[in-house]
Amino acid sequence: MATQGKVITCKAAVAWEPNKPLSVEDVDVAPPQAGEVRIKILYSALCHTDAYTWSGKDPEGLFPCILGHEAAGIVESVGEGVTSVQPGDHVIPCYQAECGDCKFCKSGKTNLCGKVRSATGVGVMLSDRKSRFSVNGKPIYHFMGTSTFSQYTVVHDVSVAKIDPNAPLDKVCLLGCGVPTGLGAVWNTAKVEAGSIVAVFGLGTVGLAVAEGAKAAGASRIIGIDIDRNKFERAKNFGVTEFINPKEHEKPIQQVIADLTDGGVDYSFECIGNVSVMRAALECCHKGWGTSVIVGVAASGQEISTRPFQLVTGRVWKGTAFGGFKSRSQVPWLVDKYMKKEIKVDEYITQSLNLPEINKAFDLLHEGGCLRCVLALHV
Ligand SMILES: NC(=O)c1ccc[n+]([C@@H]2O[C@H](COP(=O)([O-])OP(=O)(O)OC[C@H]3O[C@@H](n4cnc5c(N)ncnc54)[C@H](O)[C@@H]3O)[C@@H](O)[C@H]2O)c1
Ligand SMILES: N[C@@H](CCC(=O)N[C@@H](CSCO)C(=O)NCC(=O)O)C(=O)O
Ligand SMILES: [Zn+2]
Ligand SMILES: [Zn+2]
Repeated sequence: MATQGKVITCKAAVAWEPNKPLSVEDVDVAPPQAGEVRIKILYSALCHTDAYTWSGKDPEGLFPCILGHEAAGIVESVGEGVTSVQPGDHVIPCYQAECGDCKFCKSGKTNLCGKVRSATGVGVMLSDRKSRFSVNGKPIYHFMGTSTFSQYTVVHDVSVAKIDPNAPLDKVCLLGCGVPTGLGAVWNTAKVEAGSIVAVFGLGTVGLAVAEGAKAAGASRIIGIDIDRNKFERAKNFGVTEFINPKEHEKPIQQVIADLTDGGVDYSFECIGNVSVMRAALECCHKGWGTSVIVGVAASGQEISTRPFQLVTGRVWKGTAFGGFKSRSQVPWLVDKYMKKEIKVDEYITQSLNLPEINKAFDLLHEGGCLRCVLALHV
């Protein structure tokens, strides 16, 4: 490789300050060190968590940084000791690592991995606690261990899933975050059984993937709740059977849902990041067994509350990160499922733009019609 061992200067979208338009400019990307992988990112979608961190409300948000965590690319070079991938491999960077060796990975109880989290939470690489990105010598922080709004990025080897080289990267980039999160919330975290009644709060990409997962699990009713009525028509294609707009009801939404379901749903999913809705999602669950899963990311300083009596009487409150999927082992499996047409991906892509249009892409994200906008990094 002509570039191996050398600094690569390429285009990346730098977030210099919260909420200030991203600046697409030349960034120097250092070669991967031991245990690291440099990836040529071909496509990256935008997720609401990128917008959340950019807004300045994420306590882990450090600036300047390069955002982006839902992407696909090709390995350009690897650092010393890396054996899991090699140059030319098609990969999806994973913000949730999987080392297989830490206390978390060995527990068999969680998909969270502790190996590199202390570094990825503060925008650096583990080995030397430094960034591999710089502009005119000034370090730029990494984000979520992925930083995919760059033509080249450096990630830890435990954060790279090798995938089928035949998979279209402009589509399977979505399997880096939103779609697996929704599917996995249903299959891994809640373990929804056939015949269950399910409520999904928020019909964006994550909520629609929850609906898709619930349909596949054989749910008998899938109730979609959104304040935007226009979301319903599209949601039917993902499995939503009934729609409720809280704005059209006087009563608290949890009461409306309990009345419609003979006392409450078996499973509910909050896919918005709103702590009041999280409470409603718990309280619309059936006494004795109803389980509510928090998927949405709420801003720093926000807290959830409910009467403890809700839990005393058998409701269960849970949360999920990346849908409970173990990233390196299961992302390739999700890609294979997509290739066999067993899960949707294309249907979540509503727009495609190029890297220089990234600010427009963020604007689109806040418009009702947009699910995922995929950016082409090299044009
Ligand atoms: N836990 C994880 O691992 C994980 C992974 C990906 C995304 N997320 C988070 O999941 C959330 C959803 O992501 P998304 O990309 O689907 O977002 P999105 O903005 O596309 O979807 C949110 C939906 O909620 C609706 N909504 C807003 N306020 C509402 C309210 N009060 N009541 C009912 N509906 C309301 C909106 O109309 C929209 O349709 C975000 O907070 C994101 O950060 C979490
Ligand atoms: N830094 C944020 C954390 C936000 C958060 O909860 N992130 C989710 C993924 S969102 C993807 O779109 C997650 O996986 N969390 C587990 C982890 O970060 O290890 C904050 O502090 O608010
Ligand atoms: Zn995301
Ligand atoms: Zn681990």
